[in-house]
Amino acid sequence: MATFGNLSDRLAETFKNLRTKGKLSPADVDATVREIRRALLDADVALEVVKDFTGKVRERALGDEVNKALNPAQQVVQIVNEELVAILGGEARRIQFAKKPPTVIMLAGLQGAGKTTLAGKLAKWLAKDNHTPLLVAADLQRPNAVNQLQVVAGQAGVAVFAPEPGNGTGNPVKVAKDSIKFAIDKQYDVVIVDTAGRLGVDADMMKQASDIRKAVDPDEVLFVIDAMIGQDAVATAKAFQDGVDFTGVVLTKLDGDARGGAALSVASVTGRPIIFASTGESLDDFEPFYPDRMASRILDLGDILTLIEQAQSAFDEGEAMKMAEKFATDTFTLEDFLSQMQQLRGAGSIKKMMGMLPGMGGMKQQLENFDEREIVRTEAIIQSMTKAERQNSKLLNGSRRLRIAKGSGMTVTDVNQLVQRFEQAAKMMKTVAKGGMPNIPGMGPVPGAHGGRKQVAKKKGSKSGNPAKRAAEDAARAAGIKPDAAPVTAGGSGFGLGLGKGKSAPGAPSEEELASLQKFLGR
Ligand SMILES: Nc1nc2c(ncn2[C@@H]2O[C@H](COP(=O)(O)OP(=O)(O)OP(=O)(O)O)[C@@H](O)[C@H]2O)c(=O)[nH]1
Repeated sequence: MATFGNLSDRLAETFKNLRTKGKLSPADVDATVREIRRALLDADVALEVVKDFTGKVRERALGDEVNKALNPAQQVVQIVNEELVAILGGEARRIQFAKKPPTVIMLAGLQGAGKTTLAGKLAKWLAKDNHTPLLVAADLQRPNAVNQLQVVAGQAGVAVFAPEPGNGTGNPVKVAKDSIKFAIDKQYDVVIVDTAGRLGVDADMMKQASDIRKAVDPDEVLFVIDAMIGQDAVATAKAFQDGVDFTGVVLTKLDGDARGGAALSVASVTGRPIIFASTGESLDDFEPFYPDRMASRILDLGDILTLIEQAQSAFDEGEAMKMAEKFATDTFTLEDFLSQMQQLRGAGSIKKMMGMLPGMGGMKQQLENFDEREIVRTEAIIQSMTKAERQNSKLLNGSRRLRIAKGSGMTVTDVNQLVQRFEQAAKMMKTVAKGGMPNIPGMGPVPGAHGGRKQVAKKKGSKSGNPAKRAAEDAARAAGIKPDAAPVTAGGSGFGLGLGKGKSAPGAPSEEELASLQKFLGR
């Protein structure tokens, strides 16, 4: 279960009880606030943050904005969402680049927080944005730290500045200082300085980090903290703020089973914004942090905008238009479908992307069971077809399907299911293509590096008052998923979205509808 999973479940339970009431009495509000307070404390959120948060929610929930609301329960959820966005830093904040390159970014944090990995992730992300980053190995504490950074730099495809053995190897301040000169000479426009972490906060580690900071005068100092750290988060953050000070926070291991309190406490306690989130070991498990989207995920409102950004980053505009043309003219083939799926997989784990759909909180178990190997099995079936069959699925008669099944080690039923799903999705996407790209709120110029959520214009027929939920509902509806889809049984293989045999999930989009969304995202 990913970070915030438990908090998200507790808040969902609280809101479900709340929705059974019409008007809310002060006693109802107090009971709700007490449940929210307990859920936050159990999630390791710092007491001072919990007090501040629940105080604000209670004050607003007892006010007219709820008393006079048509749907008091929904208004309370809206208040919790807004206050959650506020303690997560409010507006999204991006890297402040230097007017005159190079921009210097220094990483600080405890050992094992994920700084070295983060350095690679950040460099790769910047390189995708046409920057030329240089990683600097100023973590000379651990014998293999320099080598680890060199490996990460290789994976990220970026340059690294590391001391030659014997050349200032013992002096991280000198290495850091020399790296700036080197970057200017070689015209690297961003320098990312990885510093030593050590277990627990200690004076000489702080001093070293502070000396490096003085030597390189960085544009950003990013405090890297592991979301699994729990209650120690606040003390550690405060110690680093006093010892080195920092301009922004990076949360790592958000994919873990952390209760999430660190994330919810650090920004609020230090007054420093969370700028990035690391959500796994791979260099692509990295994303800019958006307080409003994180709040939506915690409240299980989904995060369609990140989902679309990730899908868009996997597909170029021209490719998407070409596909739309194929859908509209009935020339979309199994060949196209295979290449779309392979690109969609390039956008990152399908399981992770599906987890960003609204209302998937109730499908945690199914998502856990979701087997990405289904995609491989689907690929095997299509690749066992002849070119002619892939170009024209009408050729697929019984004997051909039998041959394909044997050739791919699957059953004829699997082949039949795949062809049926492909035809369903092509038909659905043809409808969408003929109707033009669905107007998904915020889909326009999807918020770029500056981040932030576009206010969603109220769409005809969308239900909820919450902009996040509205965007999610409209996007889901546009992709053929009814947000409150009836309980369904997700079947076996076939469209590569088998959620495991015979699994059902109340209120979850059906497998066909998820398949449609996968196809929609693949456009
Ligand atoms: N699951 C998960 N693992 C992560 C994440 N970020 C880093 N890790 C892992 O955490 C471990 C520590 O990462 P490092 O980058 O070496 O941490 P560090 O802060 O550089 O540690 P020192 O170099 O000792 O200071 C490695 O095994 C990483 O693969 C993440 O977001 N999720």
